[in-house]
Amino acid sequence: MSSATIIDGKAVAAAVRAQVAEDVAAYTAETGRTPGLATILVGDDAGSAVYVAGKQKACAEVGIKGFDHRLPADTSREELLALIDALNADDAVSGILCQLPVPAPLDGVELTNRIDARKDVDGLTIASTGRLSLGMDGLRPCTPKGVMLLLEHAGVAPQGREAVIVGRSNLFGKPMAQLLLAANATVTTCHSRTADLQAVCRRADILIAAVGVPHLVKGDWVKPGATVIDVGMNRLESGLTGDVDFEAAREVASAITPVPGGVGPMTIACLLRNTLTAARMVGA
Ligand SMILES: Nc1nc(=O)c2c([nH]1)NC[C@@H]1CN(c3ccc(C(=O)N[C@@H](CCC(=O)O)C(=O)O)cc3)C=[N+]21
Repeated sequence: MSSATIIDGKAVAAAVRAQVAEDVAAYTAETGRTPGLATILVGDDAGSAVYVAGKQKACAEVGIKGFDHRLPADTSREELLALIDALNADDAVSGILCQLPVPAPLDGVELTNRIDARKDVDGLTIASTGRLSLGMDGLRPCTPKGVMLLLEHAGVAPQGREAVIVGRSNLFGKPMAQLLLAANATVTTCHSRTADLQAVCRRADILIAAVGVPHLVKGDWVKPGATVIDVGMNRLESGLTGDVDFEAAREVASAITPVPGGVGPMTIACLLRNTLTAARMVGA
């Protein structure tokens, strides 16, 4: 039985982080400034707290100053908008990230859009989204960008390939489709109302799952020889698991990402890269 190459996101991310650390040191030596990343976490969701802690730790390791803002779940909209305004005006802050989702009745889209576009290290503001859609340069969302880097590392060129994305979120599915389209793939975005999801997935040369349903993608949903990218982060009692039935899919695919150790670490590496890019744009 054949078995796919496992794409080692942890190793690729470590290489990206090492390069960012070098570039941050050069930037600091040249300008006398230290890039800074402000994270905003509202509420006490355990999963979100783990992600934000991971982002702050990664900043420290590459010489980026972290500003860790944690607020109670009942923080008002006005208070959060005022915090974002203050961070927008703060010269020590190069990048700002509002961890999503935010608790109801807060509006994550509204809060994200208060972030100065030059400091939008998540690439999720209307301006960044529009720039991506129009083919202009700009800050790109970290997880889709991380997937593009993994494909490149695995030697998978999207041009002319059938790419299928399962999931249409603003955070991932939509920007992923835009990046693959810009790289000349033929892109299909699937979702909960897609008729015959399995048949569409089986067309994919590049199959990307990002819906948050554990093991949704079965082995027989995978076209033989396809590249399978698992963006799922499902916390089960048995541990962290993706949206792909990994053991079955690896027998059919030619390359596949694991969870954990696949896309997740790339998200953080790209966030660090974006923070340095933002620092150059805002001069902070
Ligand atoms: N404004 C915003 N920006 C985000 O980038 C954002 C967000 N909101 N909300 C939630 C998602 C999720 N996300 C992850 C980042 C790293 C890992 C990661 O490092 N995962 C490790 C495992 C970590 C663990 O053990 O829990 C891995 O896959 O190997 C996972 C998920 C960023 N997100």
